[in-house]
Amino acid sequence: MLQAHNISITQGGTTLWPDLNLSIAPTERLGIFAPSGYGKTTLGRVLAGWQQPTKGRITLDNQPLPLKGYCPVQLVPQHPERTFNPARTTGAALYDVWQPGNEWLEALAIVPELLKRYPSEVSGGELARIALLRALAPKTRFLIADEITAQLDPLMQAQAWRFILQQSQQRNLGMVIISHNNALLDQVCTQVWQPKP
Ligand SMILES: Nc1ncnc2c1ncn2[C@@H]1O[C@H](COP(=O)(O)OP(=O)(O)OP(=O)(O)O)[C@@H](O)[C@H]1O
Repeated sequence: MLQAHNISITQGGTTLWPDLNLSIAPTERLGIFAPSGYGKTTLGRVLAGWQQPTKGRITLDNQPLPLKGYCPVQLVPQHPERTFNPARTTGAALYDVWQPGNEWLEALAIVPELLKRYPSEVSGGELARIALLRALAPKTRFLIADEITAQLDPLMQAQAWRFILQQSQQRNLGMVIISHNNALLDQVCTQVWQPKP
């Protein structure tokens, strides 16, 4: 179970998510739909341990997230280009984490050639799929997906989500899915949270 215990995040002079409590089971996919600037990306970062909450704590099975080694809560960020080392190939960045076989590459339409290139030499959608594949390492137990398919064309979006849902269901991969696409959230989530107007 991934949990936020009474967290608040103060940044930019505002308190985001005041006193938020959240519990996500491995069988759940929680959608988050809120206006721009509400704090969705920040919440995703906090849930994955990329940023500390100002108050409260995040736990995985009642333990703090590990400070060292692989974190079983993985964030696929809205802008993966900011998180890849520009001096290393996309393949090096992927294989540092795990060694997916060809069937994984095919499922996300990643041509092996792309893995020999640097992040600046692949398209935004290609890099988004490589970032997703990297985060789907077998040790990942919760996936925080921040607008991960916004850069894909509709057919590729559908293919990627079919694959992600299959993964989520087969291996009990709990998810938090952040999106401005209400229809998508209704299709892929087990529940959707949105602030009251
Ligand atoms: N590093 C930062 N320092 C100060 N304020 C920040 C920082 N990053 C984000 N903010 C502010 O925090 C608030 C929440 O930002 P966040 O990116 O989490 O919102 P969001 O709901 O994901 O927005 P969008 O839908 O536009 O991506 C915004 O008001 C933003 O300006």
